Amino acid sequence: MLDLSNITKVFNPGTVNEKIALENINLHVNRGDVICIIGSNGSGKSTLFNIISGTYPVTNGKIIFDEVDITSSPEYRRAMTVGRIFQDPTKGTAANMSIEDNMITAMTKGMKGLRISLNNEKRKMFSELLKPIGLENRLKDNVGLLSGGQRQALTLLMTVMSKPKMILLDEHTAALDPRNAQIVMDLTERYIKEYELTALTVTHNMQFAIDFGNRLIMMDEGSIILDVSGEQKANLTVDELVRRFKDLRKKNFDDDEGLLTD
Ligand SMILES: Nc1ncnc2c1ncn2[C@@H]1O[C@H](COP(=O)(O)OP(=O)(O)OP(=O)(O)O)[C@@H](O)[C@H]1O
Repeated sequence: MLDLSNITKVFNPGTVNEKIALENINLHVNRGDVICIIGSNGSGKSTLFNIISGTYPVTNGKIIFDEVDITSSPEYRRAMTVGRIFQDPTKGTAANMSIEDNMITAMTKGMKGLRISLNNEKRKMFSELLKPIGLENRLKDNVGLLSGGQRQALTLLMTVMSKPKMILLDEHTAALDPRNAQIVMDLTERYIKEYELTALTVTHNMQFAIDFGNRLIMMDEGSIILDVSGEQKANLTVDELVRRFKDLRKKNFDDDEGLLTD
């Protein structure tokens, strides 16, 4: 589904602030893969997402999505097939618009821009979709009135309504309290199954990375240093992951500095 070949991203090239954020990344994502990405701060996880979603151009390399070369395709076009959810629950929804207006916008995006109007039939459908979030009776409320957890759950729902083929989850539960984080995570799992999504999720929680999805990728200093799936992943433990991180990472540190854990 997605092929990244020899991807390098250099910020501020040729200056004293030059930073190689991604170095020769090769990654093949299969349709239906649910991948957890872990790695220390600054290892390139968000940059990888920014490259896939087209927020930043690559310095070198090629991006193929469903056999189409999208290396130069702009972010707005990629947003038709790649949905992204950020840590900040206020991103992804419009605070001063009602829930139903936000939802019709997401639906329009899913119908590839075809104009559709809000009517009672749509409201009924939205109500049904909002039931798992407990917002079925609040269609006319402005999104700004919602709690962080409710808003992130709505963002998730709107993202899947826009019918992406792939979703990028950038620590999307990290800003929520544990209860809401769990609710949003359960919803995430449900939608991934229901809408047969391919998903990449960045997390700092190693146990979660072991338990969630079918594949785990570890990054360090702009490189992928571990890529495990199936039984290999299922048999991992947090201790084993820390050990492998220490063995595989480019620089040696005296302690693990809480680099992977929350
Ligand atoms: N727009 C930018 N301009 C310059 N440097 C950048 C930019 N974005 C990221 N970087 C640098 O690239 C490197 C990788 O950053 P990135 O945000 O991808 O790391 P990360 O793994 O997502 O980190 P974290 O876990 O802290 O969010 C870092 O050294 C960062 O400072």
